Amino acid sequence: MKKIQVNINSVLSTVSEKDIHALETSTAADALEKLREGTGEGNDFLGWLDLPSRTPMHHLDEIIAVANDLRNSCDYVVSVGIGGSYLGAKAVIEALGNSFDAYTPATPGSPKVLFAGQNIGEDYLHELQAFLADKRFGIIVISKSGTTTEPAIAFRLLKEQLEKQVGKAEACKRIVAITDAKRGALRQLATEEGYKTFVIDDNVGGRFSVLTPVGLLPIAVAGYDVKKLVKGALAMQEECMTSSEANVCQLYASTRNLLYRAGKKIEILVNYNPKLHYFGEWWKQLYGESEGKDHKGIFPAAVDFSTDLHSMGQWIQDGERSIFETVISVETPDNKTVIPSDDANLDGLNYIAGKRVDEVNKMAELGTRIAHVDGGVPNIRITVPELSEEYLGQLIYFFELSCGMSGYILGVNPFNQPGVEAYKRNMFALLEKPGYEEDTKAIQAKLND
Ligand SMILES: O=P(O)(O)OC[C@H]1O[C@](O)(CO)[C@@H](O)[C@@H]1O
Repeated sequence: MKKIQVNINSVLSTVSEKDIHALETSTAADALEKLREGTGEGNDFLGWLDLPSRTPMHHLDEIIAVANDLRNSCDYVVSVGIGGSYLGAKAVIEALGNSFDAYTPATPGSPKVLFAGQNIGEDYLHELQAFLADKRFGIIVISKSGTTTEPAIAFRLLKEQLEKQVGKAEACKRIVAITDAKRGALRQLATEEGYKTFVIDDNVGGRFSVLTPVGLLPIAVAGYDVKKLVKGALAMQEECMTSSEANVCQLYASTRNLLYRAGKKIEILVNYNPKLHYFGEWWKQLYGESEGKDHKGIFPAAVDFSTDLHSMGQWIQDGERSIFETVISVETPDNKTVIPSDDANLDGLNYIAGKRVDEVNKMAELGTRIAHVDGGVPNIRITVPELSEEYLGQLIYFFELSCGMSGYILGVNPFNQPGVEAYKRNMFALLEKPGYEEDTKAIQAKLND
């Protein structure tokens, strides 16, 4: 297996190689040490750090067996969850799947994975329920806390629907819950109803949970090889646990922090393969929740190129110079398509006839890099040999470890997310949830001002 590569040549007009290496060997090395030794802030949430090496094969076999049961009994499996209980599985399934999977019918033994509980859109839920009305479906309900409102609403609706469609006993066989070992409403419900369950360990935060059953079960249900995914992550864990200037996590974490100190406050994760759109969404949560606190932190944004070059390209080229890009470049696509020659050549494209579409894509990437760097946008490049389970596993672990290091370099606790509670408190107050009476009074007074 090759390894993903990190290239920082195109940031060196903004930050020097000397400064990057100085940070790598000082604060970044300390950050890695703190993670390894568990001596940093948030050290009760480091369960993800050695997850690839401590996940036993029999655990993966159990996940695969449960996935196979769902594959055999369902044509559609709805994965219910939000944030870290949604994005990892969605990112991997989208990256590995055929772009037109959604438009082909499910076949027996090969169900489609749908998602719910990641929004409170009434139309979304209504349309999902209407779609499932005549389908053989099952549910994976995922919530670490077991109390999150969005998935709880979706699950209540889907559970009722499934029980009506197939009866309570069969519904029970088609529902799997992934939650805390003891706490939360979902744990209690799963115990009372007798659902098959998997546990999310206390020391693995939601956004770091893709390599637990949270991500692995839906990914296995979609038909992908979770052993290879974990194997890829393990390769990255083994490579990056030791501090060195060649450590790609140390390099990435140091470079992005120096760019931030140089006034580059926004990092745009760029892909040139639309299958990576949701990988960008996963990455945004990982870095946004980990670093955006104490009134600091790089703002994580993501774009799909070349699509967004025709919408955001102008801003990136010419707007405020507060951004840098991190490009995920996939070396080899899965498929080969050659641009045909055309006698009339009315579209003027014969100059690229005979080339693969990917050659044009790569020139778009190179041309964009040169233009953006010339325009004052530094560019970190992460090269991935191909979109496969192993390389996605590497990429996931690479970004997780880099994130932990980067948070410590920034000087925040990368493993909490206190800011997310503010909207919840207001929503509960507005909905007059029992226990929020004082908040309800306060918010209503604010609204009447
Ligand atoms: O898995 P849970 O507990 O439902 O949480 C879902 C998401 O909500 C958050 O807690 C934020 O509210 C995220 O950190 C988490 O990934």
